[in-house]
Amino acid sequence: MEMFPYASMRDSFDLRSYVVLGPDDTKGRDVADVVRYALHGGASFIQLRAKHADVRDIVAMAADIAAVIEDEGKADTVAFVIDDRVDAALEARHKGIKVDGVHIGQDDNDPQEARRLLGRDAIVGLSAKTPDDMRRAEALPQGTVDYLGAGPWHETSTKPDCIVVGDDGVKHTLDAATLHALHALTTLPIVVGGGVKAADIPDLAASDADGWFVVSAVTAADDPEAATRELVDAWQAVRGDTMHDHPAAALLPTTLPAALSIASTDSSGGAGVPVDIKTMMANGVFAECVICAITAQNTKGVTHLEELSPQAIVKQIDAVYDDIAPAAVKIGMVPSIEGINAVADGLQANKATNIVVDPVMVATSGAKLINDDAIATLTSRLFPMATLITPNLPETRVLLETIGSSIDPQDEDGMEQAGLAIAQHFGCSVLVKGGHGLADANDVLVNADGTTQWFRGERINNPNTHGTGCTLSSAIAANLAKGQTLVDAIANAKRYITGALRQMLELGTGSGPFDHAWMWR
Ligand SMILES: Nc1ncnc2c1ncn2[C@@H]1O[C@H](COP(=O)(O)OP(=O)(O)O)[C@@H](O)[C@H]1O
Ligand SMILES: Cc1ncc(COP(=O)(O)O)c(N)n1
Ligand SMILES: [Mg+2]
Repeated sequence: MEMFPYASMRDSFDLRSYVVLGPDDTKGRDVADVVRYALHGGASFIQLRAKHADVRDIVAMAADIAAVIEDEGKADTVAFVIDDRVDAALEARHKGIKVDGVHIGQDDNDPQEARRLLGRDAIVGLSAKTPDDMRRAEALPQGTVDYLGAGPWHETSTKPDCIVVGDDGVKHTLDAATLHALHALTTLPIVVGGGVKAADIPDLAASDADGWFVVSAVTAADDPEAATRELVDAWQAVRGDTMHDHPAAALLPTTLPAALSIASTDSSGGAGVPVDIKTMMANGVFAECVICAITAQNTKGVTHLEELSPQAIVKQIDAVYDDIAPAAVKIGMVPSIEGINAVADGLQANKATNIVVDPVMVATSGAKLINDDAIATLTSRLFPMATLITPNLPETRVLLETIGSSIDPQDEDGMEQAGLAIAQHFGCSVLVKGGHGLADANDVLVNADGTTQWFRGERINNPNTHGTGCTLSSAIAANLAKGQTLVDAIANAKRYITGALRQMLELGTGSGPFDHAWMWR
């Protein structure tokens, strides 16, 4: 996914002199040529409206129009949107064509979907002609829509469907009194058009409109430049030089749930804290981290390990909870008794909830990641506070050994029995992961009350699985932070990791990492 290389115009668009046009309107003249004349005349906003063109032609026309706006030195002041076709706007933006957004009608795309597809930087304008339309627009999440288009001021042949239907069901055109009532229902700027001619501008400029839009008044004129200038001048004569003063929807504050990774670093970025952060970000939360140890590591192995002091761990946890308190926590590699005690103390003191413990013991590369004597502390201090623990098959065997169980988790029945023994012993839910099995990648959730649920995964023939456990547990924590149930959190985490493994990323000479940003490519 390339970054759209232009500044957003959401907080700077100028609705006053809004020209709508497409190949059906320009009497055979080139659309981009007519745009140039309109710009010379003072148009402040351009919309390409090509109801009968396919995406390829719309994108080609958009490229020509954007080039004209740029050529006229107006790329920073004149916004350019495409009517209706979010797909064409997206394709154009991906190709680096400066299309600033879309204008959608009541029967076109869902405005929230358009916003989601186009992102926070694009302009989304919406036609809203009736009181009900206004109320629906106002009920959308803040920041979904940037402006409203209302009309028609007169009946018009270029937009024959554009007749206001009032709440009484009666069709009529828009007048200043009706517009005043509509205006009272919204905080968004309103551009008004439909059959607007130069003679209408004094009335429009005296109304609650924040600007006019026209199609044929400019596109059908013999001299589009002069026609535009006449409209611009008539508006300016009443309104002067002031633009609409509505607050910019683009600059509304947003928020995100936070999730915390308490683990150790992997210098190669494929496991531990770095990959937890990538995973949490990809799963839609704000990632925070508490570092317990630093490893010098790559896909071949671990060459150095240095722990942080218990005090440094507690101080990091306190700092996190003192400010951006996470809604869920993932605990990964904590190598020593002192470190584990510090994590438990810090989380207890801060009343942490939604804790996912990945009982990391041995890396995919074979390196030992926890001291033998620390396993008892891990199970006695961290498991009881966990919502979920996520042992892989070797870790499940170690845990069974510590509780004196002889269950063998070699098949599905054994995995269920193992999960139950561990869940009942430690009083937490257990996800026994099947990544180390050979035939499939099925994991089973066993709760302390004995309920079980399988999460069946397609086994991908990918040798690069460095960091799978870290990824799965972080994705589960992220999903819990978003408010998902444990079952949904696991199911969605499984989808995420399966998609990431399926990309077949090839890095490093050992068992390498996989693609954590797969759904953005
Ligand atoms: N080759 C694979 N194809 C699909 N899913 C896999 C594969 N290997 C592991 N997984 C999944 O990745 C997650 C982590 O499991 P696992 O590899 O067993 O843990 P760990 O990394 O702790 O050893 C599980 O959901 C598991 O089913
Ligand atoms: C710092 C750190 N934490 C965890 C793991 C386990 O990851 P995996 O077993 O998936 O290789 C690791 N290798 N390094
Ligand atoms: Mg693991």
